[in-house]
Amino acid sequence: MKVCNGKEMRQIDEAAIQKIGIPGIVLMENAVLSVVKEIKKDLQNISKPNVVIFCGQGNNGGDGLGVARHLHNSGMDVTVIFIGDPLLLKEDSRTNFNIVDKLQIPKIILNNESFIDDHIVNLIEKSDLIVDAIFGTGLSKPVSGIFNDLVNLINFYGEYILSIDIPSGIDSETGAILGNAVKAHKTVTLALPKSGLYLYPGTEYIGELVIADIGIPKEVIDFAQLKMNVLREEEVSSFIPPRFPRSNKGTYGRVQVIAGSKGMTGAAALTCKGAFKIGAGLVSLGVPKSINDVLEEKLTEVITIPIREEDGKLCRESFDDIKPCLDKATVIAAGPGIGQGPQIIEFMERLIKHARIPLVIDADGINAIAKKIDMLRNLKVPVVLTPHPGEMGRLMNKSTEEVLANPIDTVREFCHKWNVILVLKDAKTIVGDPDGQIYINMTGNPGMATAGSGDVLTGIIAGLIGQNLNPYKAAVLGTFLHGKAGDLAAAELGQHGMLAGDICNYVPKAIKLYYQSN
Ligand SMILES: NC(=O)C1=CN([C@@H]2O[C@H](COP(=O)(O)OP(=O)(O)OC[C@H]3O[C@@H](n4cnc5c(N)ncnc54)[C@H](O)[C@@H]3O)[C@@H](O)[C@H]2O)[C@@H](O)CC1
Ligand SMILES: [K+]
Repeated sequence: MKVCNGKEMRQIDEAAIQKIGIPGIVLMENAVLSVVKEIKKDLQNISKPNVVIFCGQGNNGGDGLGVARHLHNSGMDVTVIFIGDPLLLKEDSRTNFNIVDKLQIPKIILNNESFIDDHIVNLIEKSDLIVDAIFGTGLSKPVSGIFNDLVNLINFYGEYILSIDIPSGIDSETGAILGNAVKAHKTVTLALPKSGLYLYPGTEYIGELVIADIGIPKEVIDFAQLKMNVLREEEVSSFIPPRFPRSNKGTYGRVQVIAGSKGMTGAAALTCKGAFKIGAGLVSLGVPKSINDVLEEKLTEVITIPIREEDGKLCRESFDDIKPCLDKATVIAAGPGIGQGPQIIEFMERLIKHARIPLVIDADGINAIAKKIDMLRNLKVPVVLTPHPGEMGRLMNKSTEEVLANPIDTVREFCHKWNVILVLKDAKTIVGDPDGQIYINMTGNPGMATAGSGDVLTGIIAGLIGQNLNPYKAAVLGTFLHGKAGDLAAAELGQHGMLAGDICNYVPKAIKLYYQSN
């Protein structure tokens, strides 16, 4: 499903109005009717509901004014609190304001100098519903002054709060809270969901999300070539690589894992299991030779390849030992638990330079790249990197806070500059490709914040590439299914005690949920 930011939404609205000729007031009325439908559904058991509608002076306020008319017509007790200067209303919003005026729907007009008296507080306290139509996608600076005071009152006294388009105060693109924001129980977003509705911290303010069709033609949306997406449940099956009746283990790829070091055998084991549990045909593991026996014990189905090492870790020469295996493999998953140091950097540099098949790189593999970023120059194969925000920061010389302030732009910048696919792992993982395509992942839960969880993801993505999925799709689907496996594990075990191994064990069920064989 396509997702947009405020600027893209404005361009789409403009195109529908200017190029197709749908009047703005028609779009606004469609938006109004969608909101009214939700409200009537939510208030159906209350005989004469009290509704207070807060309207700003932009078109979001215009939506609120239209809603006031319909709710008034249906017999509800409506009060409009308008904040701003009615003379500054744009045409469509002014039309709705004038109608409210002529119908004599009770209204209070406030501006930044106004005093919020007890009457207003009482109205909010007594209300069955508060409609938040203060700011939408046009929010352009931090919420302050009387707006800040009203948001505090709404959040404190509001029994049930419905936001139109986006809770006022949330940046529609990044999900940042600009000063203060309404904490809604329900958000009816118009036409297309805005990325800020899915990203932290904004996503915690939206309550239930309803996406309302406001009559913008599909052609107009397609023409915009939006690049942000969310993978919806019903879209997942089309991503899943098929199983063929006439096939053998070679059909589903050979994943070459390079992982582990002394004391870090678990990372190697989880990566291999992740690859197998998502459906890889063969998994082989290159490990420092001193830990080979341990991994042979841990992993029944995996072929282990002991390779040269230095103090229990990979070294420059390790690459010569693993090189013949790379020729037989379909995809490489490298990095989990390999440790750090100059020899690891040399190993990773040789691996990236000589690889002729896609690479999925995580953890210490990423740390090595961060120390010598030039190894990403002139890539000859698709590379998927799966950093968490700290590792992302190291790759870009940014702080973790800077990465998290605008994760989508961060991912886009890095993917474009280095021609890689990125999976920025966080509570809302972002997957991006060099073309600027973005997926915001919707699965997963805090139980997945546990050691080894990322190793499983590396194995899953590599396992999907092994099954012939293109690396970007593999990163998107792998991230989704990893989160789904985590959700299944949490449903059974609870979030506190679930381990990476549990996530791994639910991967087969996660993929089974969506696979439709022909
Ligand atoms: N055709 C369209 O463009 C449609 C737009 N729609 C609505 O229009 C909204 C966007 O309308 P606008 O672009 O007018 O923007 P908004 O309604 O979000 O608000 C912009 C107004 O608020 C002021 N403002 C911004 N931040 C402020 C702050 N922190 N403190 C005080 N004032 C601030 C601006 O100066 C401007 O007057 C959407 O979110 C949606 O609700 C819908 O009616 C559907 C159709
Ligand atoms: K709003």
